[in-house]
Amino acid sequence: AGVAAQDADAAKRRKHKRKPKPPTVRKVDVVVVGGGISGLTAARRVAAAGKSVVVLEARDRVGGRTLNHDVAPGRPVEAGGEYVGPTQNHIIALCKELKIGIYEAYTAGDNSYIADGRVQRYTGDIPPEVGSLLGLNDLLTTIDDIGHSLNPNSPWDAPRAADWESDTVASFLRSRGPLVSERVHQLAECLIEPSFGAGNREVTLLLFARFVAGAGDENNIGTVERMLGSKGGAQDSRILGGSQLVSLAMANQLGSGRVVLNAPVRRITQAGGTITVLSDQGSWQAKKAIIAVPPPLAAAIDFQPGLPPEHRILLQRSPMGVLMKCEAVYDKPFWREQGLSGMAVAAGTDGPMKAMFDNTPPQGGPGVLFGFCGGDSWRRFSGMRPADRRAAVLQQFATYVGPQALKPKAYFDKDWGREPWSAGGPVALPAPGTLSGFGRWLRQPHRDVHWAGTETSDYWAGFMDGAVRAGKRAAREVLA
Ligand SMILES: Cc1cc2nc3c(=O)[nH]c(=O)nc-3n(C[C@H](O)[C@H](O)[C@H](O)COP(=O)(O)OP(=O)(O)OC[C@H]3O[C@@H](n4cnc5c(N)ncnc54)[C@H](O)[C@@H]3O)c2cc1C
Repeated sequence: AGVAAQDADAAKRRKHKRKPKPPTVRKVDVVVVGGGISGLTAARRVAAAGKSVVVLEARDRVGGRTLNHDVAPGRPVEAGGEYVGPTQNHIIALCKELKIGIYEAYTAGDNSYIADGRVQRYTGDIPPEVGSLLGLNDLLTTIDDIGHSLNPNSPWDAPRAADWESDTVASFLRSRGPLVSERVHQLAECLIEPSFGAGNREVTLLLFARFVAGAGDENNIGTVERMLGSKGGAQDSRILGGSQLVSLAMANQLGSGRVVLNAPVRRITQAGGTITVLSDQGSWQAKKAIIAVPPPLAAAIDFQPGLPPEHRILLQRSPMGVLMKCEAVYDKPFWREQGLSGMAVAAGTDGPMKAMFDNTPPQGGPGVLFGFCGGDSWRRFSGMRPADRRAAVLQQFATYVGPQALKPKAYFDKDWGREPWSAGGPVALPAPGTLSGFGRWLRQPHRDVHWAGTETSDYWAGFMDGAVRAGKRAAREVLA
């Protein structure tokens, strides 16, 4: 009998132990998926309208494709998105609202152009490659012309959209025949790799022209110069305290109860006017949801009912570029004393980087150089032993600022191609036929699920400004 009593006790204890917690389904008006600039902008707008909102963020931090890291105590620089410029009115206004300053990026002094082992100094945005300027100019004016003919809100509706999307930068250059030397291909790569995280053969003319059409605002037509330029262009200025501060400040205003970290969203079910969002931190029920994540990560969410096939195909055929930011820290920006801006372009190089910049914090030190390693360069250098990659990066810095570059105080690289919750960077690259065929689904709500994220913006898609614009639009949609 004693044994039986013990068994009964043990069974009771087990039952007590196993008793599942009652499922805590929390209820809000709006769930936002993704705590980058776009999702947090949307959540802030929804909260300001008096609605309850929660942001579910997969990582243990907010900011997504923006990330600060300190190069000295209290001196952060950016390992992801960084620059802002004229006509990016929405990110600039947001910074103002959050009392975050903006300052001009350092451009004083000469830029460097590196080709065939020779370094030449130059000023302005165009490297001194006289023999290739005609060919490069032909590409850029063609893209400008196409961009001007597009409606930034619906580039897929242009009558020739499908044609422009069956051509890539590489096939366009090849089609121009003898006008275009190998050097023109290489110079184009210097623009394309850092901007898209991809090679000339991966970027369609329509995508490039969509970016150009969006490099403006409702009052200023987009131009290739503004999209690619430093002074007066997209790389004109930087954000005081580093760009991640924008997301950190928004999350701080929302408060920890409204921003849940380590909460990757796995499934979104819609039934009877209620949305149930399942994350690794439990479930939420809402009337509306806003998805503010990169397209390949949106495609990985299990939507019940499923997305319309057109929308699913659009997301599945929009993989991210691959881009790494490689950065060396020195006591001071010693290249400035040599009259160098720190900006350099390397054509046809074996090195990891095609474009390099001064990333020194606004206090003037420590000195920081960084370079972009994207596309084909990324494929060569990303999987390499870190010590070998570091040596290759420093060697390349040394070619234009001198051997002092070989001995940094610190070295970092941030590989966005290996970030599971970005799936690459800086932006998604719709494959040929995708934007023209399925682009009109980009912002199409799936019942009560709405779409944000920089890729869904009309102006400055792919940039922080586009992320803010898209967040505001999605908030307007759910509040309407
Ligand atoms: C190296 C690099 C350089 C760049 N340079 C510039 C620049 O100079 N200027 C500029 O304007 N832009 C730049 N960009 C682009 C800019 O950073 C992005 O356009 C912008 O930050 C995108 O914001 P977002 O909110 O749309 O998306 P993201 O920042 O990608 O935010 C999406 C969020 O969703 C989260 N998430 C993903 N899946 C899930 C899920 N299933 N559940 C929950 N959460 C999820 C992610 O963790 C992430 O936090 C750069 C980007 C990179 C990578």
